[in-house]
Amino acid sequence: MAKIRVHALAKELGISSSDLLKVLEKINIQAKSNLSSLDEEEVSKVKKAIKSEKQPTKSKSTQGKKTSAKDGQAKKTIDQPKKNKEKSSHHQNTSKKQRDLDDKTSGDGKKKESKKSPQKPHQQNEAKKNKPVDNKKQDKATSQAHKKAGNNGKPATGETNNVNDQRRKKRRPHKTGKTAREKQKQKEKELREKENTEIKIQAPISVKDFAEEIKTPVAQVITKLMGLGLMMTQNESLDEDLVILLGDELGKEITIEEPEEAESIEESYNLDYEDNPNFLKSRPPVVTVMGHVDHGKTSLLDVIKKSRVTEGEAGGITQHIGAYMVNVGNKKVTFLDTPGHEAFTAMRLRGAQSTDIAILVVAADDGVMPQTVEAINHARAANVPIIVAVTKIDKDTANPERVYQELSEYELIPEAWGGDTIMVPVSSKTKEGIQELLEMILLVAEMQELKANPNRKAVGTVVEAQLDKGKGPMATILVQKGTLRFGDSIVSGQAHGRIRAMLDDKHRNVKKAGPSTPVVVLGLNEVPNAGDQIYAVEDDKLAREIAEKNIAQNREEKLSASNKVSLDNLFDRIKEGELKDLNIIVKADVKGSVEAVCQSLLKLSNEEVKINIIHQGAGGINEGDINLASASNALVIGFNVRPNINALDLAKEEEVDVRTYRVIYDIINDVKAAVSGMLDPDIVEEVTGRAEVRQTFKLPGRIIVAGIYVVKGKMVRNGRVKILRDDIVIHEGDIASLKRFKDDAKEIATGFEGGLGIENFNDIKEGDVLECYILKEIKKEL
Ligand SMILES: Nc1nc2c(ncn2[C@@H]2O[C@H](COP(=O)(O)OP(=O)(O)OP(=O)(O)O)[C@@H](O)[C@H]2O)c(=O)[nH]1
Repeated sequence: MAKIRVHALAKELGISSSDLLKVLEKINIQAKSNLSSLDEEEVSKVKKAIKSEKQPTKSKSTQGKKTSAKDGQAKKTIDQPKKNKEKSSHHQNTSKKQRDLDDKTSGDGKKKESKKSPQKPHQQNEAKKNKPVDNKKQDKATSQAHKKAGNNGKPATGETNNVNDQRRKKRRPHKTGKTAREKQKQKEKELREKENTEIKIQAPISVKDFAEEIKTPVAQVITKLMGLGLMMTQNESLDEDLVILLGDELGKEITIEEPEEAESIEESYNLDYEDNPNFLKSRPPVVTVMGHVDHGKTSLLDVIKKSRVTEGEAGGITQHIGAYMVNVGNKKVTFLDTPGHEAFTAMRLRGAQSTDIAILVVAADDGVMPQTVEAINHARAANVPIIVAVTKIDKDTANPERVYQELSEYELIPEAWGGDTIMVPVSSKTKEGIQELLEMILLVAEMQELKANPNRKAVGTVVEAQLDKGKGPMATILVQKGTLRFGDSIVSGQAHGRIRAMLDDKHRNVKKAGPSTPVVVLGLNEVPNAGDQIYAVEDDKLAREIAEKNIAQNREEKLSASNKVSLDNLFDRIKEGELKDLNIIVKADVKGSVEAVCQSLLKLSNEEVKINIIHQGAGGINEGDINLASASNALVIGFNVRPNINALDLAKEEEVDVRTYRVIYDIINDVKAAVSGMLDPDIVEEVTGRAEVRQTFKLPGRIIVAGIYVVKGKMVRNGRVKILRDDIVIHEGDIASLKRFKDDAKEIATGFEGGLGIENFNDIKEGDVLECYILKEIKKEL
């Protein structure tokens, strides 16, 4: 169970937060406020304490006891149908999904299942709505069930009990019955009142909207916030905790409403669904090699790749497609070729998600380094088992023991040391340990019992994608479920098409590819995004329809993120007007690099400079890119690509800055520098001096000028002043005029007198102190 806040638990227990806090104090659980969190153990202690507090009162009255027993029974009768309802609604969801697909693929008997428990849609909604069942709803349901039991001629078994309860109730002495009824009525009344006062709010919410929701003047809310030490305007936003806190302060019962999650396009088309376990078959493991720069990932992958060639397989030459399969004995292992650069972190994370086993490469002569730790975290976040390959053991400086020692700090302990992490010392140079590593992979895979249903429409991940001059968009796909076949209609994000050629990792034509197999497909109308899912669907029409929906959704998201102005976001947009935007167009050789460059660049955005990638794509820099850059005052960054001649000419003409790189670090460094140049420098006030106001003069136009005497430092014409009255700053403003006698002065030094006027301020008084200062800029480092 996750932690629960005091106020939420109080609500659950039907007591006030302050009462709960008292209970907590009594049982020595520290909780500062109703926003404090309690863990599972603490919650059960609280419940126990409350229960034991209630117990004696109940036992005093046998009548009370009876009522509660009855209530318990009534609850049971309600719980039963509810459970059934929920179960069948869930069942229906699954069966609907499966029915749709299984109708199209091999029959698996799901139709029968769905017929077994026909449910009306509203019942399904009902079950959804009632989850999780809270006391209030349960009470409501109880009274509904009572009604039902009374009117219905054929009640269900549970309901029969309910009827009996009612009969028993009727037989009881009149007085007791009345009290119980009255109690019930009172309860219902309280419930109704509670429902009326309870306000549902989705956080974050602006102060103004919050005030509207709770029907309280916004000024009152702002005052309350001030009371809490928070100076907020009506357009500023309140987070969940503040909403609850304000609710408590203002005596409003507020529940935080979770925003409803819209169904994704994948969900609405049922593109991916759980397979019936009976149809699952073993599949090869998918392995990713991770680790620090230069620790030997590429060499290890190469030596493994070559090992299969020397095994005498047909095809021979290994082409880079981003993934490949290796035979280990009579079994197969799929390797994802992950780039080792830090900037590819995003891709690696995705890689780990389509991965079953992570090989953590640690060089025996270098030990655990920052990216080693990062890789460990990624593998753990993706819940992927780690096998450590201690590389470069052929080197004189190799010290595997040190690596084991360092890894144990990250809870990776070798089996030899009593841990459970498989660690294999290897050398890509001498090939020592490589075979053992492959066998270990199979061993771990075996324990994982990796399975997939090969007899369904394929679902896979785009591992790499690029535009080939002659062949058009090419995508390397790792099939995860089902079998991808030549001629299949496919869709991935905005790209769709029909497979007109399918190649394996040795660039041989293949007709089909089952789970865990990497293949290159041709036939998509555009280059899909690396890391996106790809689906085989019924026909071209459906593939196009889904892609169009994705395009529309993307457009909508972009619009709502950038252009749409409403009263709600007006303030934000005005504020954004103060932001400096750095618009960038990113072009790179392959989609994976495009994504990596974009991710790194976006990370450079900060409060003052916003980086907008206004366009990105795989391929050379063309005239279209330059035109777009010119129109939107953008910089063009090319990674491993160059502009064509026309684009180069146009860029010169339009004065568009086009920069091309071969190393990602250089891009980041250059942009970082550009960004720091654009940063608003830190502004500090430098006090130049102080003066006393000895006299005031009225000038024509009701302007008041102060006759001053400089007591310290100097007053400077281009400075600003703080007007201090009894050491309190009553105003701050620019100096409008500074004079020595009748002449304008640049500055007036200590011990001299002069006249000083302040911009838009005439309330200057004798005895005021003027502190003069200038604003100084300090360049900020990123
Ligand atoms: N002696 C020895 N050198 C190795 C071994 N493995 C890799 N190297 C060398 O270490 C250097 C880096 O190896 P790579 O395979 O490029 O390392 P990487 O982790 O892929 O590097 P990045 O792609 O830059 O992250 C190269 O000079 C390799 O020749 C090994 O087992 N023994």
